[in-house]
Amino acid sequence: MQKLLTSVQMRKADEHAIANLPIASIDLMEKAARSFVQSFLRDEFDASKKIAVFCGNGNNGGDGLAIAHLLCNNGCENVKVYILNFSDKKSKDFLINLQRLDESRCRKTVVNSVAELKNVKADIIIDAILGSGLNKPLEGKYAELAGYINNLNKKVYAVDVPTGFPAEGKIRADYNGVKAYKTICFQRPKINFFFPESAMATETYEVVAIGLDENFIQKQETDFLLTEEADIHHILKPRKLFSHKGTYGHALIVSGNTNTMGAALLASKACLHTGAGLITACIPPSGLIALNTTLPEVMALPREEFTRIENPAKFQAIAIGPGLGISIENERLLERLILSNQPLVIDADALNMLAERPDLIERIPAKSIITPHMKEFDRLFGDHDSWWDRVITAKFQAEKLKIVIVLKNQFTFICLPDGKIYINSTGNPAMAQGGMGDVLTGVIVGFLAQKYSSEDAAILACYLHGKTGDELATERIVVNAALLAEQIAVEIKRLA
Ligand SMILES: NC(=O)C1=CN([C@@H]2O[C@H](COP(=O)(O)OP(=O)(O)OC[C@H]3O[C@@H](n4cnc5c(N)ncnc54)[C@H](OP(=O)(O)O)[C@@H]3O)[C@@H](O)[C@H]2O)[C@@H](O)CC1
Ligand SMILES: Nc1ncnc2c1ncn2[C@@H]1O[C@H](COP(=O)(O)OP(=O)(O)O)[C@@H](O)[C@H]1O
Repeated sequence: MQKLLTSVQMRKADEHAIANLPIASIDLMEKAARSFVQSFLRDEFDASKKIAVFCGNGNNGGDGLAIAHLLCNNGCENVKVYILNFSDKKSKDFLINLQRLDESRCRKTVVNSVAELKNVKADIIIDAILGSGLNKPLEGKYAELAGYINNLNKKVYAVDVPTGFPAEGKIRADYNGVKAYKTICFQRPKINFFFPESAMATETYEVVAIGLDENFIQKQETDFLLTEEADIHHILKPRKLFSHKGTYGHALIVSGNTNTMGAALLASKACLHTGAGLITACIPPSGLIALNTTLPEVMALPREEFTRIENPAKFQAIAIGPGLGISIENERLLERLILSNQPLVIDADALNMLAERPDLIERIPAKSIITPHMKEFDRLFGDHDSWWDRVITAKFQAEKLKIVIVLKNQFTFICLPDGKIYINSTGNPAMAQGGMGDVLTGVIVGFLAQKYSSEDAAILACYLHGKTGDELATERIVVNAALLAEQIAVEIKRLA
């Protein structure tokens, strides 16, 4: 798992590298510039394109100067550097690189105001104005410049972070910084790249290594962690010789209604392909034929029967919610399950019913997993006007209620009872179709039945769900939920 650091912590990692590795500050900047240029030239190999490099006065600007120098030396014929004389405070390495640039044949001009920028002719812009040193919102000349660059409507590559974009913390809805096509950032992605608002600042990003000490970075205290394939490989347990269906647990999925039986089928199918030993779908009688014809391995339990006689404790894992529908009976059933004090997976309509019952939210059994998307989350815990605030609330509630909160999105945030936030980086827009969340619930309950901890079940399920979607999306524009559910077993096999 990769630790994601704040700007202050990243600066410490820079300082640590300078103090402990045989590398001087200016050489670290040169290394960062080289890594940037390597990645940039992979995308933009036409040496005749006009490139305008905008440089501020701090280390981000210093990077920009070194980048311009390297581009000139690498055969780019039309590089022009705009040095923004907006601050008297120039960093030491900025000044060293300015001198190096002065001694080169790179074309440059010093700009004191945006009004002086009349004739910028560029196919590509490199934004090295402000980086992770941003410490207040953009205003005055900087805001004007960002607006000017955006209005040029050119392809913008940002160095480390787009000017005006906070690397962590709340992103303003009225973002007024540079809008980049791509950000090439150093050593680690910025925490805020995983928040949906970052789409206002950069269409995509790439992380390039600059030789910082990985051991040092991984030792830092942080709440934000990025799940990696190696973690999944480490957590997954292979199926054992002499094992039988009892070894892999019995999952119960309380789901489906007259018009939403599909949700029950999708969740059950996903659970089946995740490897639970036995699966029972607790469904309305109207869904019986559909279940028996499409998923013969899954047992059916009519809903009223469960309400009357079944003992929840006989199941190793229980999920409630997909396509359930909202009714007094279903609310009673939810209440009964919650009061049984067995950990649950709570999704969809079960979350919507919970939103109306704050008394029950407080009693969600410890180690349960709730899987809200943004709207379900806000119904449960109040409206939020930014994703940063939403994730901070999720972290708080996960700690308070001692549950796992899977806050779903392009990048899903998995908030654990110990306050850690695992960011899931798999998944893609081909998965944006109804039923995908039902599949995720099925996968989670499938892992819980197999006795994975709630934390591991949530981390595994989100990663594999997204990864399966990524594999399937290489060949199709959209990945439907039923196909993904079936393919989960293949991805688990690949990573176990
Ligand atoms: N060895 C290293 O450290 C390496 C660093 N690297 C590079 O350094 C970058 C960070 O550089 P940095 O810390 O110098 O800050 P940077 O972003 O250039 O800002 C400069 C100054 O601007 C100011 N300022 C802030 N907000 C403002 C605003 N809204 N409006 C106006 N002014 C504002 C603020 O000054 P202040 O306001 O405090 O006087 C700030 O100090 C990082 O992104 C990466 O590119 C790489 O080379 C790898 C090695
Ligand atoms: N653009 C996307 N990138 C990655 N994952 C996505 C994307 N769109 C949807 N998903 C995933 O699909 C699931 C959708 O869940 P949800 O909204 O509850 O769907 P439904 O209610 O239709 O089953 C989530 O796990 C989410 O992470």
